[in-house]
Amino acid sequence: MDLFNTELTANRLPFDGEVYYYGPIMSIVQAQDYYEKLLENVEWENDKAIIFGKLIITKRKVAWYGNKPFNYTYSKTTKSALPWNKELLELKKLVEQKTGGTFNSCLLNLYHSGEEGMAWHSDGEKDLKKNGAIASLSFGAERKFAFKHKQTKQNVSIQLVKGSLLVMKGETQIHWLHRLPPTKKVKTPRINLTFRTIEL
Ligand SMILES: O=C(O)CCC(=O)C(=O)O
Ligand SMILES: [Fe+2]
Repeated sequence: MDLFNTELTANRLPFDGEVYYYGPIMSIVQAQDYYEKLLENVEWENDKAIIFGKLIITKRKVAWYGNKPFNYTYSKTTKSALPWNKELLELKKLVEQKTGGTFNSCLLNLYHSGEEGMAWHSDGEKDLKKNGAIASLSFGAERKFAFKHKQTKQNVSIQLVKGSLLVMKGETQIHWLHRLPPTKKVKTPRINLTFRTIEL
């Protein structure tokens, strides 16, 4: 466990959950290098979701990797996890060092520009470990990430810089929604990796 880092990182949520923003956990040069390698070496696909009974193909691209070919059901569509590649294994180890936790899978998102985002949701899928930590690494364009409390509607937002780590844990997914708001200001791509624990 990286006590030094953890102790200097305050919980960003006022109640009902825990969100820790570590800031960059690697150099800008390393973050740029990972960004390029992930763009190239990840098997990106357009995401399919069934919303109000209609099949929607999103502009945002996604990928799903894991220790085993876990099936992951997300917006009523199912994907089977691919085996880790070199960069993803390195990043998984780095995130495990920083957080003191372990993860067995990763959902990746590629947003081509600020016009692509992700709507309000929480990551409470049934195969995800209950109240397990979700560790989110960001590369490429800096974007705002927002939380909204399900009852009080209170908002918290965090600017996610390249090479940065954000961890959501405890009851965060029960009480808070999160989203990546679209923005006209950002013209370049962002890659996000969310490391998770699947329990079958
Ligand atoms: O792109 C992000 O920062 C968050 C993505 C997210 O919330 C998710 O994949 O569940
Ligand atoms: Fe999420």
